[in-house]
Order: sequence, then structure tokens, then C-alpha cells
Amino acid sequence: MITRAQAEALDLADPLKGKRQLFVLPENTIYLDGNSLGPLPRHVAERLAGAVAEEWGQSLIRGWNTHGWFDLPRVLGDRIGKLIGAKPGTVLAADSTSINLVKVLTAALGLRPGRRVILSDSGNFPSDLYVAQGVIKALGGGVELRIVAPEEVEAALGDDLAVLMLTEVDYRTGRRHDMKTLIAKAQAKGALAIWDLCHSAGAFPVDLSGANTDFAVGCGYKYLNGGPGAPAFVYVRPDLQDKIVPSLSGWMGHAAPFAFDLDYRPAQGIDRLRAGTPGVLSMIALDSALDVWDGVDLTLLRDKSVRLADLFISEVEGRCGAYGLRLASPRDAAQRGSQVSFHCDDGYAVMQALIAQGVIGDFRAPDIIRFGLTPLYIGFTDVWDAARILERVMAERLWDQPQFKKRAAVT
Ligand SMILES: Cc1ncc(COP(=O)(O)O)c(C=O)c1O
Ligand SMILES: Nc1c(O)cccc1C(=O)C[C@H](N)C(=O)O
Repeated sequence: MITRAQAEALDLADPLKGKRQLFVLPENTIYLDGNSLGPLPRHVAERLAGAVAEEWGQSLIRGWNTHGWFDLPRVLGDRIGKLIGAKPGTVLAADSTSINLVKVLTAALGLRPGRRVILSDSGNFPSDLYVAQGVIKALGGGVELRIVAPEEVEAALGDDLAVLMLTEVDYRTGRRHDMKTLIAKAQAKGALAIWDLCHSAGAFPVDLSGANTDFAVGCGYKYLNGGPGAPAFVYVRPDLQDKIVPSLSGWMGHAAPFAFDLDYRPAQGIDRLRAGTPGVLSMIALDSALDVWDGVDLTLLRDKSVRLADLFISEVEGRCGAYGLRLASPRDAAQRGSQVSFHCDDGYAVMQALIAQGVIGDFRAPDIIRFGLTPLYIGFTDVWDAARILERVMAERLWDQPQFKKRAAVT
């Protein structure tokens, strides 16, 4: 444990400290939930207002050409690609993570006919498992979703494997898979690998090309700060792009959308992953939000993320261990994403009481309180203060009140 003055000294020496002022952060709030919804980058409101008034208001339908609306999915894809080690032309910003997963899962199964198994793990985000279940039903069966414990994935890679479908960072515990190794082992079995990077993109450096990733998806509203419901992204390895047969074969992914042919012909390259009309205003918000990454060295980002997490773990364990909080995240930073979670009895009420004290994290059933550590706008003093406030919530049993026990619709 350290003193508050020591935490302040760490902030003063932080090479990323200048980035914080780029964000709108409400007063008296310590925001440790950027792994669920990133905060508003300050300049986005003006850019969005300008886009509404000028681009939509004045240019009307001409905006598709004059403001480059049609190209936004590719342009944003390339910007996101720089954060995840993807080459230009391999990432598309589009739709939601769940929808993009339908696209790549059906594409991958189409490339491995006769193979029966989609392998995933019980730490995956449930939407991904639901998508796989839905795809299997829509295909009329013949494929099985096999779910194993995260630590059993490697041993479960069999000769009948069609697709390994995993989320790199466990949304509850922050446990991180060894993506490169698992991809190589799945490919050695003749399978394809799909990675969900929702809790990776913008959280630490990702190297999709270096890991020879087949497919990846991820969202724009967490560490990329694109706003609620921001466009997601999808990655396809260059040599697979023209081999895949899109199942969501909408007109915007057609080779010639404005020829209005009656028959579908897929576009070349990543464009065939487009389906329908993109949400242009959301694309513009995400495009603008991505400016905060200009000049950011992702190795510095990771270094700060690890140090924030180590400090938070030591402060919370030191202050709250006596109240039964237990670390749910890996202690070894190399096996963690950019969040820290604790098992906590009455965790929902504890988190609500903490939020009432100005520290925003979230709760994930059955007993996890979860804290996102986002180095662009969170500092060492923030996590020190958050641990101290959590100690007060526990010591004074501030959580033990009826209003903190009533579950909201969205947690
Ligand atoms: C790992 C992961 N995958 C998928 C999703 C679902 O994304 P969406 O609701 O944007 O489709 C989320 C979060 O909601 C997530 O954390
Ligand atoms: N996508 C969300 C939403 O629409 C509402 C509330 C939360 C979310 C989330 O992103 C949850 C998130 N995927 C998680 O890691 O738990």
C-alpha cells in the first residue's frame, strides 16, 4: 500500500496524464466503468452537432458523396486497425458485435464444411454463445457448440473442430487468453479462430496480423469511447476475405450496390462484410472519438494499465480483505486485461452504495464487482481514492440499505 501523496507523485510522472483533459468526466466522480461504456471525448459533441447541422441539414442526400459517408466503415476500420495490429483494408466498422459475429461465424463454418464443432468457453460473453446457438439452429443443425472451462480450451481442440470462438478477455474476471498460441493450435487442427476483442481493443496492444488471426470482432463503445451503441468492428484475414460467402448479403456489401442487380454478387475484400446502410451519425461520433488515440504509444498505455491494476489490487486487498473481498482477476498482470474484479457478498448492493459515493464500477452476477482501468483518463490518485471509498462503504456497511438492493433493468 502507498500514501495518497505517493499516488499523486505517480500521476505527476505519468506520460499519459495530458490525455485526461480530452474527456468529459463529471465532477466528484471516479469513472471505473469505461470497460462497459467509455466517457465522452470533449470534442465529439461539437463535431456531431456540426455533422447534424451541416452534413445532414445542408448537404442532405449529397452527403453520401460530399462528406464521404459511404466510405466511413472502411475509413474507421483502418483507424481501429492501427490499435489492433491489423493491416489497412482488413477491418470494417459496422453494425454491432453480435451481428458481426453472425457474419464471421457463418463465414467460417462455410469454409470448413463437414466439421462439426464450434468450441468456446464458459467465460465467454453470453451473447457470443447465444449467437452460436442461433446460427446452428438457422443452419438446421449438424454443428455442435461445445463449451468448456477457459483453462480446458487447449486440451479440447480436436480433429472435428471447425471454429474456435473465444473472447480474449473474460468480461467478469479480466482473465486473458493466450491468443497467439491458441490460434496456432486451432489452425494446426485445421480449424479457424474467431476472437472477440470487446475488452481488448483500446485496452492494450493487440497484434492481429502477428497472431495470424482468422477473424475478429469487437465493439466501439468501451475502450474506444464511441458512445452508447457505437458501431462495432469486424476483421478478416486478407487471404480469407474473397473466399467467404456472406450470410448477411445486403446491398451495401454488393460488388455494385447502385447497379441494383437482382442477384447478389459480393464486393471484393472486407467490403463484403457490409450489410445495410451504416448509422452515419454514430460513425461520425466514433470517428471523432478515435482522435484521442493520436500519438498514443500503446506500450505506455499497457504499462500504466498494469501499474494502475497492481496498485488498486494492493489497496483494495489491504483495506477491504477483512470484509471478505477476494480478488477474482489473475494476480499475474500478463494474464489480465485492463480491469480488476473482486468476489464480494452482496456485491450488487455494495456497488450501488459505491456509485452513490461517486465511484462508478459495475456488478456482474453472481458476486463480482468489476472496475475498468482506462489509462487515458484514470490516474493513480483515482484508484487510490476509489479503494479508500470502497473501504468506507464496507466498514460502515453503507451498502446495507433497501434502495441499494433493488435491481435496475440494466446493471
Ligand atoms: C465480450 C463481449 N462480446 C459481445 C458483447 C455484445 O456486444 P453487442 O451488444 O454490442 O452486440 C459484449 C458487450 O455487450 C461483450 O462484452
Ligand atoms: N452493451 C451494454 C449495454 O448495451 C448496456 C449495459 C452494458 C453493456 C455492456 O457492454 C456490458 C458488457 N459487454 C460487459 O462486459 O458486461
